Amino acid sequence: MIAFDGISVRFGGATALDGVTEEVAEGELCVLVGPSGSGKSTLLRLVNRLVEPTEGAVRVRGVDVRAVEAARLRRSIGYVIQSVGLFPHRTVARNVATVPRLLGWPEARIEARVREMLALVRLDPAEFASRRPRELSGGQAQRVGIARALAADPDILLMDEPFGAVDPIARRDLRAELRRIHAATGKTILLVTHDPGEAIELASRLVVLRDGRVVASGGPSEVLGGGGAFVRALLGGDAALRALSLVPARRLAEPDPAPDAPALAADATLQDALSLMIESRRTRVRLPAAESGAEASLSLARLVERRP
Ligand SMILES: Nc1ncnc2c1ncn2[C@@H]1O[C@H](COP(=O)(O)OP(=O)(O)OP(=O)(O)O)[C@@H](O)[C@H]1O
Repeated sequence: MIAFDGISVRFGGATALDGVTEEVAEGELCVLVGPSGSGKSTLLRLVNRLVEPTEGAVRVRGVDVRAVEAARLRRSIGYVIQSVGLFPHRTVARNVATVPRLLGWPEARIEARVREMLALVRLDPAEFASRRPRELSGGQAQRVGIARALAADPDILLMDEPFGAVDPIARRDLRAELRRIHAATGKTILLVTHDPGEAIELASRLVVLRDGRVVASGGPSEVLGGGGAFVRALLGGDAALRALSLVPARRLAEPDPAPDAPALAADATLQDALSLMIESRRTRVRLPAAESGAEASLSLARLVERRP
């Protein structure tokens, strides 16, 4: 869906990217992570031609982006940034309708789409459609930003620190929301973040940048397991703990009912299981009955022995 082929970007004498070759397959949620100034935003902005490469080529849907008029390319790609960038004097509905209007959709179709998008990001259209951006919380404004980026149904979504400006609780909700939207829509998403936990939780593919070069890329478990000292330092010394958040608790559960043990949610991860064990001072947690009806549970010993 997106290919960076031998990309270098220089701004005057400064090298922002140096020989980057990467591909993002359709439906992937690819997270770019790296220290400040490592070139994450520059790499993202090449995709919608906000930055042009000094060397190399960027292909989107198999076509060199230089062959596509910039405005047309941008209308075909959703873009969400940290500061949200909503038009302050327009209502939420008009903000969400921006690209469909530019594309000349009929009014009735735009209205229906705005309602559909607000519902997708879990904002009640009756309550929010006529509000102005200043009447929204940071998390709500981010949701509107996502609804706007998805309104014209682009197959690619670029997100540059999309949750950077919201508090940790709203951030957690928005992450869960993004995972749900990604699963429901199958969009190809390229996302920049500083937050290692966010990167590991969201990514189907991780690309780690340092000084304009890719130092590791692949599935999160692969990168966490195989990365060198820099990757470990960047993603946190607690990589083993973070890796637990990638695995559903159900996967290690055994058919050993423990009716008195504290219960986990059906979609809980191994990290949730460990957290519940610590919180409840118990070494076994219960999982709700699977479809077969059999009760299951997970012990601390098994979690430690069988962890990925
Ligand atoms: N328009 C520009 N003009 C000059 N230098 C730039 C420009 N954009 C980026 N740079 C430089 O290129 C390098 C990479 O910047 P970039 O914004 O891609 O990094 P980043 O990894 O996204 O950083 P951060 O996490 O701090 O946002 C930096 O040294 C930055 O100063």
